[in-house]
Amino acid sequence: MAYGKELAAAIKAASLAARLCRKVQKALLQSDVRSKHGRNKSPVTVADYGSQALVSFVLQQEFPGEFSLVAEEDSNDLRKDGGGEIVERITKLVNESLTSDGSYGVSLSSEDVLKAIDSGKSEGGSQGRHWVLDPIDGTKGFVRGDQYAVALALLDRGNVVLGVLACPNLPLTSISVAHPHSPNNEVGCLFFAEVGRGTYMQLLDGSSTVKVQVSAVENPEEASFFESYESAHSMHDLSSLIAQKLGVKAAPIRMDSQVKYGALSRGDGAIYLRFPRNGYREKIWDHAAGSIVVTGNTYLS
Ligand SMILES: Nc1ncnc2c1ncn2[C@@H]1O[C@H](COP(=O)(O)OS(=O)(=O)O)[C@@H](OP(=O)(O)O)[C@H]1O
Ligand SMILES: [Mg+2]
Repeated sequence: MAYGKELAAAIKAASLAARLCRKVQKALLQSDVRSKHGRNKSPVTVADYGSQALVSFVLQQEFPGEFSLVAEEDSNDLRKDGGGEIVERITKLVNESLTSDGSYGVSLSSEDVLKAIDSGKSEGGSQGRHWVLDPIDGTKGFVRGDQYAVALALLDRGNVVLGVLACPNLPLTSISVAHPHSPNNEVGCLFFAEVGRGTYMQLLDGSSTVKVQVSAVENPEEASFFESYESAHSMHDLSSLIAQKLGVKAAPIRMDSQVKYGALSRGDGAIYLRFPRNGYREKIWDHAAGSIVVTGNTYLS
């Protein structure tokens, strides 16, 4: 089955969300508010909610009546006393993004935005179709000014059938151990994959689409590997040991979030090693988009 309409909608939704996140991250880096704590006041929170509201709104516009979205946020905290100011900021950002796109010709009220956020409360399941969204994957990277992704996927009867990863800070050209954050390199990529149809990368503005391929390197001595930037998220000591046993010579490329899957899908490195520490809980659906972006070339329907 082809999912062309769904893919186009997902690309549009994730691109708009990425645009909003970019704006918030830029403002965040210029201000002195970097804390992830005190969630209600945090700029990260504004971007998280804004990204979810936009994706939810766009998907509902494109697929009225047949909509199920599993996503991280709900409006409970926003509806509490004192939440008004942040809701206004989110609403303004959402409307600015929609206006810049121009396709819907609407201005959302705060209540519309809260309702859009709450449309992400679906529990999913093995029947029917369900969108899954991580509105900002890699919030620590986002706060640091580094990598993060908007990760959106569609599940059909329990199978991941398409995925979109918007990576606003990923350089367009291959990153390497030597230049993981090359300052002169233009950044902002979007990866998309549909089951059985391969993986593609384009600029965040939708131009310059190219098909990408995972690395063809088979000899670990010539391979490089990705791992989390945060040692609290994945055991660097263990990956270093395994890389050594495999014969990998290159130093690890450390990056936040599912951006690693995008970089893997275009062959920037050949291996992704991830060993969460005890007690670190990861939800399987969270990386649906990343997984199909990497397997898109080989996965058959
Ligand atoms: N199911 C699953 N499988 C593999 N990896 C997963 C999964 N769920 C979350 N993640 C990764 O966990 C990291 C946590 O990102 P978050 O944004 O949720 O939290 S954080 O604020 O950055 O700590 C972030 O990656 P790292 O930045 O590499 O640690 C996510 O990409
Ligand atoms: Mg997350």
